[in-house]
Amino acid sequence: MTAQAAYDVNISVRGVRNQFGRHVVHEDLDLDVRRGEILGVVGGSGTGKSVLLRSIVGLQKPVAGSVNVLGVDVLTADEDTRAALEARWGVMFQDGALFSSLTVRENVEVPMRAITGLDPKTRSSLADLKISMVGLPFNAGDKYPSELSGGMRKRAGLARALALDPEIVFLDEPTAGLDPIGAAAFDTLIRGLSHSLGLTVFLVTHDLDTLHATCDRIAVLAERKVLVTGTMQEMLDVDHPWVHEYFHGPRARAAASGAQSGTPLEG
Ligand SMILES: Nc1ncnc2c1ncn2[C@@H]1O[C@H](COP(=O)(O)OP(=O)(O)OP(=O)(O)O)[C@@H](O)[C@H]1O
Repeated sequence: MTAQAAYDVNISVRGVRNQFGRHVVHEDLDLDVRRGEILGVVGGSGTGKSVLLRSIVGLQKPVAGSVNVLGVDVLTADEDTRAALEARWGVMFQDGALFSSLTVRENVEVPMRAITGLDPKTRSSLADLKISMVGLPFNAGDKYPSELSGGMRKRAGLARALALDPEIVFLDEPTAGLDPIGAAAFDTLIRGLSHSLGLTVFLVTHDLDTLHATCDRIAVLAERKVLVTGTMQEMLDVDHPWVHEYFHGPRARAAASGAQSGTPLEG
């Protein structure tokens, strides 16, 4: 048995190639995400973290390779199979990607409308439950996204990603643009939800505090592929210029000492 086979794998990416015109973003990229883990995906700007996320959720079709999520081949599945699979994951894009003309509650109800066909009253109660799960105040459901702070919008985006009780959530830079206290609170929220709900989390981030506070493993994108995966401790021993600079630079040292003292988790 290989080391990989010792884990349940929820997402398996093999030999993926993504290309825009002559610009090759990924080449022969492999990645496994284990069931129940929080995997942090890092890499320099433009290394294709978002493109990888989009490839896994079927928004970007790779020119080669395969993507298997929860046992379904994403690239070849028929429409019904895809729709059923999409109900088993939630995606939170960078700015929350909320509909500005809908209230927070209505935004959270959107995935429920498309898939489950619940009656409006039940849908609205379920949406309120998700809104409280992400720590938003009880009256946030009636507000429009423009009336919320950036941190609250992120929480609303997370509530929408959780609308259908997914097994996997994909988060694209969830703490970008938040102040350090708001970012730390969001890290705590993700960690807590992942543990209590048994979620698998695919988390694209630049935030070293988030890696320390939330991630079980880290995948580094470089040279058009996943260069290395492992724990934070394992990253410290990787002999590659970008990886070394990222995990040993001044920001990394500050994040590591913050994690040790527990400060990033407060707030
Ligand atoms: N639809 C598209 N058409 C053309 N090029 C694209 C498209 N989407 C992404 N790219 C290119 O693919 C590369 C990877 O983009 P991506 O957004 O995945 O990077 P990233 O690692 O998430 O970067 P950042 O950390 O800056 O957010 C970039 O060079 C980008 O310009």
